[in-house]
Amino acid sequence: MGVAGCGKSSVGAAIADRYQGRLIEGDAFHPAANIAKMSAGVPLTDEDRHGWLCRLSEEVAAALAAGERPVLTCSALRKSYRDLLRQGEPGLGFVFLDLARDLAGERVAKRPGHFMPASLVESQYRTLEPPHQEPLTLAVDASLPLEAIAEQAVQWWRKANGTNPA
Ligand SMILES: Nc1ncnc2c1ncn2[C@@H]1O[C@H](COP(=O)(O)OP(=O)(O)OP(=O)(O)O)[C@@H](O)[C@H]1O
Ligand SMILES: O=C(O)[C@H](O)[C@@H](O)[C@H](O)[C@H](O)CO
Repeated sequence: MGVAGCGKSSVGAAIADRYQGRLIEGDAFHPAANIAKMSAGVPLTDEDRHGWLCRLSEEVAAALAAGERPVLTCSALRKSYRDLLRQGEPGLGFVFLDLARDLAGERVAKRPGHFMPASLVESQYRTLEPPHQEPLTLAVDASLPLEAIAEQAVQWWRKANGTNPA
């Protein structure tokens, strides 16, 4: 979880790779109206995100039911969004990719062919409620090298689950 440009897709893929997980790319489930809105530089509202979050919750549940290890990339910026996802799966853990605003802006501006304009980064930080004091949450410095972040996340998750490797 985290703002645009924090590395959700890159880190999610690296975690899924190390953890034999099934990557669920949250952005791929945004309805066309949400993509159109963001492309036009308009931030999403709670209402815009609601159906999308429900859909992601279903995807996680389906993966678990199929015996897979879901690794979801999802901005999950507000606590209420994370709580909605937790309702679907109480054992859900969150890796918060914590990145300074200027770096997120730089990454989004440099990323070719993506729908998210750099002008929306500011609104992502206005919406962001960092998940401090929430259960099963790891905050990571998202400016670290990709592999270091993935390694930290997988080690934390294995420990958090004790003997249960799932
Ligand atoms: N740890 C990192 N160090 C340096 N560059 C990174 C790191 N993580 C991601 N990047 C780069 O930053 C840019 C944004 O990364 P990415 O697309 O993974 O982030 P995201 O916006 O959170 O994901 P998405 O928007 O697809 O959900 C990409 O160009 C990526 O290569
Ligand atoms: O909740 C949101 O505002 C969105 O999910 C965004 O965070 C983007 O989809 C994503 O990060 C694109 O770069």
